[in-house]
Amino acid sequence: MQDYIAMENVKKEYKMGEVVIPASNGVSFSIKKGEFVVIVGASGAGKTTVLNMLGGMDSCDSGKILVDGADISRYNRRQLTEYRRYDIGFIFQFYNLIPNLTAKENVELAAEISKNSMDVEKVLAQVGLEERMQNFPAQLSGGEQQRVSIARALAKNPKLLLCDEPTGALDYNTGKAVLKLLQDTCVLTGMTVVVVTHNQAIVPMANRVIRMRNGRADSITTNEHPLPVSEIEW
Ligand SMILES: Nc1ncnc2c1ncn2[C@@H]1O[C@H](COP(=O)(O)OP(=O)(O)OP(=O)(O)O)[C@@H](O)[C@H]1O
Repeated sequence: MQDYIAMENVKKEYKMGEVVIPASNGVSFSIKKGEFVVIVGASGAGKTTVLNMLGGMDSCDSGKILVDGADISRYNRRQLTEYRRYDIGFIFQFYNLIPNLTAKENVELAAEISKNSMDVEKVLAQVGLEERMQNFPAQLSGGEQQRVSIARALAKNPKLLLCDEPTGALDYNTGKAVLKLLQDTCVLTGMTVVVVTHNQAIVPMANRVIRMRNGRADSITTNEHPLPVSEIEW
């Protein structure tokens, strides 16, 4: 199968006054369509920087970022806006829901800006929230709020689901349930899912594991037989 995503020698520096931080120091890796990918590494290794560049939320200084045949590192602002809007679903550690909109309205907002959106109520049911659609975020548990944010991302029917520490704010069992939902989505819909985490334990659930160290993809391995998250303990 052809590569769906490829980063080729991608560099990105942040300048803080006199200090230069090489957040990406020549990152190269590739991902195939429909893979469940885990990007793992210590704090400061450059995981979020890679995810933000893949999602068109941050630019690189040099190198290529190929997604489905296009080099998004060459995109202008308008092209990047369209790319983020139509092609990317993003899931954050702290959900980033709009507090004065209900669960359903949060998801509708995303569906409205997409060209190819999915039925909002169906997606909310798919994540197990059919009974909670009319609740505001403050009336939902952390795990339920993360489910709303997953529904919001899925409703856009994106090419790529990017998740930055999606279980970082959740307890063990709720975190596992959210990971199961992400893995099931990948397996059942064929969507490419990339999860950034510092949790080494979830590595066996991935098709592909990218280990980041000092701003580089230090090792890239594939799992022939990824485990269901229910079989992983940590
Ligand atoms: N906007 C920014 N301005 C300045 N420095 C930044 C910025 N974003 C990231 N950095 C720096 O770049 C390096 C890589 O950060 P990044 O957030 O990508 O790491 P990470 O592996 O995701 O870490 P964590 O697991 O702690 O989130 C760090 O040294 C960080 O301080």
